Amino acid sequence: MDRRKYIRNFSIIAHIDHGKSTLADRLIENTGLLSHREMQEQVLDNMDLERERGITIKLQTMSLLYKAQDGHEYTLNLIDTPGHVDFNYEVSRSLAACEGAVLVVDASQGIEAQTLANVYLALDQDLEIVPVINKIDLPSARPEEIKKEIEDVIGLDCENAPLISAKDNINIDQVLEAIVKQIPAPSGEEDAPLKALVFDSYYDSYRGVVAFIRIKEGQVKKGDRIKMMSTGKSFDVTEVGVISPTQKPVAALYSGDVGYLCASMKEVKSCRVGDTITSDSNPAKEPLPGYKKVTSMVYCGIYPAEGEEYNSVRDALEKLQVNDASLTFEPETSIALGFGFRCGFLGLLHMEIIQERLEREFDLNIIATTPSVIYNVYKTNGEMIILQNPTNMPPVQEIDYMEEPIVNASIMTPTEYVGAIMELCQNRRGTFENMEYMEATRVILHYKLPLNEVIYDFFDALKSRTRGYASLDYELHGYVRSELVKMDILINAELVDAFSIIVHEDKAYERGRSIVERLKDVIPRHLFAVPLQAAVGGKIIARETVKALRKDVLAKCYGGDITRKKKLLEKQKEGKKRMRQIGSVEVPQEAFLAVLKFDED
Ligand SMILES: Nc1nc2c(ncn2[C@@H]2O[C@H](COP(=O)(O)OP(=O)(O)OP(=O)(O)O)[C@@H](O)[C@H]2O)c(=O)[nH]1
Repeated sequence: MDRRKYIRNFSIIAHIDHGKSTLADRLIENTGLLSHREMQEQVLDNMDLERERGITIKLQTMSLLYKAQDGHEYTLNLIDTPGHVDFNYEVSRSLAACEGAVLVVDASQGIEAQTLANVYLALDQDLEIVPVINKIDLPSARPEEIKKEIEDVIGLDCENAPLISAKDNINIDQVLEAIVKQIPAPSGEEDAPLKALVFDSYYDSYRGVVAFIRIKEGQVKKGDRIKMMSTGKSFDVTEVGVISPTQKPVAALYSGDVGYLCASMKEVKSCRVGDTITSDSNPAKEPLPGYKKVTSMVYCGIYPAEGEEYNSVRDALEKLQVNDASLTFEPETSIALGFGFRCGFLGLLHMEIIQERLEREFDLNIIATTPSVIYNVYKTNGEMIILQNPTNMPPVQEIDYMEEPIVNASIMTPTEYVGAIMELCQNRRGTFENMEYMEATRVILHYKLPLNEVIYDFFDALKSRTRGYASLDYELHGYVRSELVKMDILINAELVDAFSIIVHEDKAYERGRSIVERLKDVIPRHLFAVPLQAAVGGKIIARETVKALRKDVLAKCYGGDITRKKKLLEKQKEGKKRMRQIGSVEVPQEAFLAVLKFDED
């Protein structure tokens, strides 16, 4: 008997909030792996941040046992995928570990930008897609219309698509049956040289890196010597196992299986997502397709709010990096902020997560500078610089030309907002490509947009202009030549390098004005007037002044009760914590973010 006949490897894909995690929980419950109460305690109890933000950041994989209507018991390996564009590469690797994907679509919202983006990723891997319509309990649900939309737009047959409510546990058995019936069993030789795809990994302080793998060919057991195909490094396997619902060691994993592997690896860098594990003595000729080393798209400086915490920040970054191969950092110094680190991230969400973890998990007070994308600077002497930090931009006379990253953006929206979105894209230097009708009232707009116009507040601006109805997805297209300049910000006549940004020449004046206006709102009044200036190439293009403080805060307590006075001083001290002394001026952390808000609304 071929054991693989009773294995199904699948992911759940969906637009954010359409109910992917809720459905995953129901599948786990309905196959009896965990009770509802245990679910709450165990499965969902991973990362606080994840729960608060309501998005999946790290993958969760699980083997479920399901007794199907045909009387056979199946092993269903559910490989969860992260729910944000920043982590698209990880999504694609998880999908590469599967034969099929359950596509969850919200019965009231229908197809959205990320539904399509995920479907394309799944089709790239030749996966069988099983459509499921969720949230049929909602009064606004229109399952029949949504089925038709999926048929028209994606071309999937939805006649028998399960109509479910993941929340109310309705028709979940239909999803399980569809997985068994529609998704193909894995194939791949058991006797061939080992080829195992790494689709996730994390660091465990006892066992070293735990890699989540899908065996595509061959087999692996404890004691085998394995080799990572991208680096050629070898390790001895100390443990292999399955996740059901916690990690359980097994004797061996065979082609078709999904499980985990430990081999005393010290850093996740040794075992990157997408890499192929093979046997050291009998290696495969070719690695599995699709491996790439992910590169950072966004950089920012991270500085301790108090200089003496420098070492603690470095230790914390090192600890985070052990678990997150896509986080990069190197020391840098800023005239304004002292010693810190230049950190690279996959995107803005990834950046925010790391910043929050530094503050919460490591209890550090940090200042994060204005994020920047990477520019290519071609110098007149023929040299090319990859610019991560605007401060390092060479003098204008040494620059021949510069290039900036451009993304292909798809924005899905009800037709009534097309005008507002086009205006927004126009404002952000977008180039209109085309517009596709999905149905009479909804369209997809395709734009080419500079990444530095998208990463900051574009998504917020889009949501506010469309009352939350538009959705966005983008991928890097490449680099194009662009007329860019460095804009410096001077506070009290002192250039604050941490505020420097790179902007398009045509936008410099407008951005400069808007930045000094915003800074004026967030920089507190001092005993003296504080001039705020924006300058390009030494020329001042905008100016505002924070007026001098007239009254002493304590004046109104004069002669009054002492506890009130104390309270006021306490309050001031609290406020100060997040301030940074720049020259003689105190600048709050929000100031660094204020620079990013471009939208006028
Ligand atoms: N009414 C209703 N709400 C649901 C249903 N399924 C999920 N939800 C709700 O929809 C919201 C989003 O559900 P999640 O399962 O977290 O969505 P998700 O797709 O996993 O989101 P990401 O993890 O960010 O990708 C939650 O508030 C759920 O309670 C359903 O069948 N009916």
